[in-house]
Amino acid sequence: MRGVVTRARRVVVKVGSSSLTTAAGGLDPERLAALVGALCGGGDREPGREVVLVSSGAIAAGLAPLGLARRPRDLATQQAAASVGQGRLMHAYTEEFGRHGRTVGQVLLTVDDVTRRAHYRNAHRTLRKLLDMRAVPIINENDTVATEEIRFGDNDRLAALVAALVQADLLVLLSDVDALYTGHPSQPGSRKVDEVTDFAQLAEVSVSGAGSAGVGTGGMVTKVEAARIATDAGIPVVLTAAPLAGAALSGEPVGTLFHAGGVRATARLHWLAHATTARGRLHLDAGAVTAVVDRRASLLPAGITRVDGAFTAGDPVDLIDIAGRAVARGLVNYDALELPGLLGRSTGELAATLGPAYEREVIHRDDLVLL
Ligand SMILES: Nc1ncnc2c1ncn2[C@@H]1O[C@H](COP(=O)(O)OP(=O)(O)O)[C@@H](O)[C@H]1O
Ligand SMILES: N[C@@H](CCC(=O)OP(=O)(O)O)C(=O)O
Repeated sequence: MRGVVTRARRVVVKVGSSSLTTAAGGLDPERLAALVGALCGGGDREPGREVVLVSSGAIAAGLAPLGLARRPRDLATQQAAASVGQGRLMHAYTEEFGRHGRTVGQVLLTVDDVTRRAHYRNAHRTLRKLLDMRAVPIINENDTVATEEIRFGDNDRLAALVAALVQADLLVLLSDVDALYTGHPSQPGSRKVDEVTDFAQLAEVSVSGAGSAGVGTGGMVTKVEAARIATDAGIPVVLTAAPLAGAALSGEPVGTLFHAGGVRATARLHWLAHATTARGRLHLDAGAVTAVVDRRASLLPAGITRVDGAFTAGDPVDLIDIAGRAVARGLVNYDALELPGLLGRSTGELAATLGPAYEREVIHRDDLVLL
């Protein structure tokens, strides 16, 4: 038995589209029922264990009702399918969890929701409240509003970040393959990887994109990436096939176990470092780099020498040192157009000439993460 699993009080379980759909397309009610049974039986049996489900499958579930034969390539049709399918997916979960006396709550997230401080706080509070009320939060990406730019596209990384957000003790990634293999499972000679203690171990593992079912998105690449994000945040990960969910949640040695590494930044900053794309670059002088990196101070206008990019207040931007390296990422408090007029000037001087509204940091230290 795996102690890290049996001891886990709060578990995030992610299930991929390929584990919820039939070969002909559309939701597979039997597989969905089996999963819910495992979550309510094996997964939720231990008193007090909380389960958060991150479920893909909205796009796949929307294909048949819209008369689509396969997963569309363009974003707009994917979004239309997700819009139709998400309702069906939640309906199926509501019914199935209901059979086990459990109530579910839908939570649709975008990257922005967890990087912007107010949204992050709200998402965190809602999830906390649902768990306190013994409801099962069912999370998916908010596909219908996510643009190409800010889209996760796969739910593996979303699940890792949600695990960090809710401070889970364990992340379980369920797919259509029973474990990570040293090469594609169809490749002769591929061996099962039982445990990963160090990602350097994966140097000779060959991972590739989505499976043959054609409904998944990221394949093993995004699962390994998700495992890295979660283990970096101190959360162990079990990767296995959906039919083994019950066994995995009871601590049986199935699938691949990724051991947790160190505890890093807080969940929101973790998300900022791993989930966002910088919309601009602020070039710093040497003093500002020392202040931000060594003293963990807020970034003030005086230390900025150049601004690149078309960002608005609240966007993530990278901080660049004099050698051109990105040393930190943070949420900027000003629009790109405002900043050039402030560079090199002290906050006191700015407040005196422009008014007290300008006596604010360019990036607050609570919104900064070192890269
Ligand atoms: N090294 C590997 N080990 C295991 N599976 C792999 C590997 N490389 C690629 N894969 C493929 O990744 C697929 C799972 O990814 P994906 O189809 O995106 O699933 P999901 O919808 O569950 O997220 C497997 O079915 C398998 O074909
Ligand atoms: N949000 C999308 C998830 C995309 C997807 O296919 O993810 P996955 O099956 O986890 O690789 C959906 O619900 O269809």
